[in-house]
Amino acid sequence: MRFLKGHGTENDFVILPDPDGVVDVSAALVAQICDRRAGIGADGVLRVVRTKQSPEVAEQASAAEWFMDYRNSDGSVAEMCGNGTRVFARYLIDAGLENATEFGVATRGGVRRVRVEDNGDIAVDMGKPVVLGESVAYVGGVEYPGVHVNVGNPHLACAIGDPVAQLDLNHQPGFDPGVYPAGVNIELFNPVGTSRAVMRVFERGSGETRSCGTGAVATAVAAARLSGDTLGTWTIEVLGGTLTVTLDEDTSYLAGPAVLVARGELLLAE
Ligand SMILES: N[C@@H](CCC[C@H](N)C(=O)O)C(=O)O
Repeated sequence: MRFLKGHGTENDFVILPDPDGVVDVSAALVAQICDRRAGIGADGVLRVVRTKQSPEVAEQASAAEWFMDYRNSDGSVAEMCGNGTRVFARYLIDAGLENATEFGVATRGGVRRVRVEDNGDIAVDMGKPVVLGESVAYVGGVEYPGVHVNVGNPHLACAIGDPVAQLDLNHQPGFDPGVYPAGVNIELFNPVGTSRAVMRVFERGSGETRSCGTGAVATAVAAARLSGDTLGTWTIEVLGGTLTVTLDEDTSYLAGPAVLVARGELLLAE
């Protein structure tokens, strides 16, 4: 099977082109591919399938020719991946599968419109984030209150007083399973002024990653609430680079670099 490797602010993905939807990507195979020693190594897998060949999203086929079948590195399925959508778009353009500067991508969370910006970055319309209340995360025995935000997938974005650089995110942070029965992506951030935040993230199904697009949107929402606002443009600094999040009245946008770094032949099999 052919594969490519790409990343968006170092949130890295193995891309598996499967236009006719014939490849059975089991959780075990995904975990093997994402293994950083025994596999290629990645935070997740993006299978590229024609939307009309994908029964679970076939109703999106009129708005998006290609379905991003996203899997976390442990093989679990997620509804949405912001950086994944941007890297997926980069692949479609590079492979000549999309020629316009704006097009739709089908995801389990619905169609997302992507746009190639003048500087080459890729922006994605992430939809309107939904604030569902508040909850708490526990890291290293410390309780951090945060905002429960749904960006297609579940997030808990916590502004913290301690520098995020000092956190030990080698272990799963605690959270309330009553609030998040299907697990949660946890962002810990330091607001810097009125339009910038420094963020780290522990992703559901992948552990600590160097960036998370949906997490950046959730962080912008939580940071904006703290500054007494709900709209505006936020710079979110992550371990792997810088993302820009714009919160509009009706939707939100995530922008940043998305690059392909390798292509090859996958020899792994179950
Ligand atoms: N890294 C992604 C989010 C991937 C999915 C997440 N781990 C989940 O299980 O919801 C992003 O860039 O948004």
